[in-house]
Formats: sequence, structure tokens, C-alpha cells
Amino acid sequence: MQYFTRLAVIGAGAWGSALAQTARRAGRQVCLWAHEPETARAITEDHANPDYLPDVALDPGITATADLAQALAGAEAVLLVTPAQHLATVGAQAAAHWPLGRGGRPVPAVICAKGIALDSGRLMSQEAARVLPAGTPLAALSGPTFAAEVARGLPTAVTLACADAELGAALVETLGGPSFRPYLSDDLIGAEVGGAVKNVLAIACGIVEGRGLGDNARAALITRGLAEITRLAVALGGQPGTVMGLCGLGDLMLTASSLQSRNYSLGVAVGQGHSAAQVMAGRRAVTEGVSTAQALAGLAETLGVEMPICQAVNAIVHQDADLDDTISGLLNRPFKMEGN
Ligand SMILES: NC(=O)c1ccc[n+]([C@@H]2O[C@H](COP(=O)([O-])OP(=O)(O)OC[C@H]3O[C@@H](n4cnc5c(N)ncnc54)[C@H](O)[C@@H]3O)[C@@H](O)[C@H]2O)c1
Ligand SMILES: O=P(O)(O)OC[C@H](O)CO
Repeated sequence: MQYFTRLAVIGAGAWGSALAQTARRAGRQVCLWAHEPETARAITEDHANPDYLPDVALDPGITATADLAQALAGAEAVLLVTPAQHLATVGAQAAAHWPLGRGGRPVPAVICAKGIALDSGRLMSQEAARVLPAGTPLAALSGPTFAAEVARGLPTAVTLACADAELGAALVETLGGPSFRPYLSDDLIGAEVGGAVKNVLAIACGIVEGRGLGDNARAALITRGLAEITRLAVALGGQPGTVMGLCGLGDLMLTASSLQSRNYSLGVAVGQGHSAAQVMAGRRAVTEGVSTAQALAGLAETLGVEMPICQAVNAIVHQDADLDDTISGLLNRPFKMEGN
């Protein structure tokens, strides 16, 4: 079975570090690019990432650099793991050093960020296609994956979406192992929409928890939220079945019920009366659902897709909407058929 031996991981936050660790566990060579030189130094010299993935011992074979050209040199595949709003900028810088593989073709890029571009409403694969060398093959990795658990080798399963089945199989072989099981899909759009929108729904579920609205309300939000993910995925050309997998339902179940989630915990704080801006100001880690909520509000309107939960989160987080009025507005919408 074909696989890639040398990987570049672009982004040394919690998830990039955990994926580098996963790749090492699968026997691959990894060079990790960090935005901050001090993070690169800590990973290479101390085998640790105290700022973004504390209390995890990293594989000593992981090397890190703050130099994109150095990280990309000789890579056979590249994982893009920056926060979503930085992916296009970093991708454009990386494009100048993008490695060529067999036949002089650009090596594949695997999108591991979960979000939607704020300025354009584009999915991350659309952003990557815009800034990477023409013809770069694209895949997306998404699913229920708290980085700290993955880094420690706890059992995890993900969706690996790629339109090219042969490339997808090679990527599964490259990263997969007993504690990290990628399931192959050919639906990049469905996988990306699931990973992006679940962060907004996790904020909503956190608000329910923080406001003391009960477990029934959370189950309702998860289920009706899944309907919103499905409607958007279909409108963008994805398949409803994808959303029922690890990258949709699976990730929503995880993120919408655990304080390990940055999106859920932000929602809890908002539900308790803090502003999202206050919570964000105290964090270095990215909370993708905040910008995704804003991007989605515009996208849903442009496409005519009904996404009332996501729009309510956007109103609370970005438009200073009153929490109780917004919840009341959601609950007082007209009754409807469940399938719609
Ligand atoms: N942490 C997880 O458990 C997890 C799991 C799956 C997917 N993801 C996704 O992975 C992506 C990265 O998240 P993370 O958790 O690794 O991040 P993080 O919160 O751990 O770290 C933030 C990252 O942003 C980088 N950064 C800050 N400013 C930057 C800039 N101007 N340009 C480029 N990079 C900059 C930092 O160097 C750091 O790598 C997100 O889209 C997230 O949703 C995260
Ligand atoms: O901590 P969160 O909310 O960014 O979630 C991390 C991962 O996306 C969970 O799959």
C-alpha cells in the first residue's frame, strides 16, 4: 500500500502538534512549522509545546522551525493546521516553497483547520485552491479529536475526505494506526462543513449549559443543529450522509458536551453572563466558532439556507443581542415538520 514518508505540518498549535505526534507514531518523518520561533525551539529542543499543548511529551523525532521553506523542503505531503482565518495568508506564503512530487506535480495538502473564511465565506479547501500552486491535490481531515487525547495516543477515529480515492487511501495509510483510525470519504465539502459548523453549535450548547436550560435543550440543539449542518452542506454541493459520520454528528457529539472544548466552554461562560469578547481576551488558543458564526450568518443569507441556531449565536456573540430575548426568539418560531 502506498504511503508518504516525509510530512510537513504547517501550524504548531495543539492540533498541529498532536498530528505531528500521530504521524511519528505511524513511523513518518515530520517537520512542524510554528508561527512563533519560541514554539519551534521548545518543540525541537525540549520536545514540548508548553504554550499550546502543555503536559504532553512530544516525540523527540519531531523537528520544528519557524521557517516555512525549511519546513516544506522535501515533504511528500503537507498538513495545513493553522487557525482557519490564517490559512490563506500562511498558505500563500507556503506556495512559494511548495514541494513538487512525482512528475513535477505539487504535493498534496490536507486541510486540518475547521472554519469558514470571514471575508469571503469560503471553505478552507476553496481558500487553499485559491492560494496554493495550481493543481495541488486537496484532502480534509476532520472529526471528534481533542488534540491532547490524540497526542497521548488515546483511541480516535476521523473522516479523511478526498475526491481522489487512491490519494485518500495513501493518506489514510500515512497517518493511520490502532489509536488513530481515519475513515475515507470522497466528500470534501460535507466534511469541511461539518467541522466548521459544529463549533458554532458547540457555543450554543455551552450557552444552554451556562444558562441552566437542561439536557433536553442540549439534545434538541444537537439534533436541530445537525439539520442546519446538513442543509448548508447540501446547498454547497456536499452529501447528507457525510454529515452523519465522524466529521459531522461525531464531532458535534464530542464538542457540544465537553468542557475540554474551547467553543463549548466559551458558550458556558456566555450563558453565565460573560461577553464572548471577555472570554476571548483571556485566551491564547483559537475559538473557531466565534468567527465561523459571523461567516456563516453571511453565507446562510447569501445561499438562502435556514440556520436559526447559528444565526442566534452570531447575534449573541457579535451583535450584543440580549441572551434571553434571543433564546426566546428561537423557541417561539412557528412549529414545522421534523424533516425540514
Ligand atoms: N485543538 C484541537 O483539539 C483541534 C482538533 C481538531 C481541529 N482543530 C482545528 O485546528 C486548527 C488549529 O487549532 P489549534 O487548536 O491547533 O490552535 P491553538 O489554539 O492550539 O493555537 C493557536 C495557533 O494559532 C497560531 N497563530 C497565531 N497567530 C497566527 C498568525 N498570525 N498566523 C499563523 N498562525 C498563527 C499559533 O502559532 C498557534 O499555532 C483550528 O482550525 C481548530 O479548529 C483543533
Ligand atoms: O476545542 P474546540 O472546541 O476547538 O474543539 C476541538 C476539536 O475541533 C474537537 O473535535
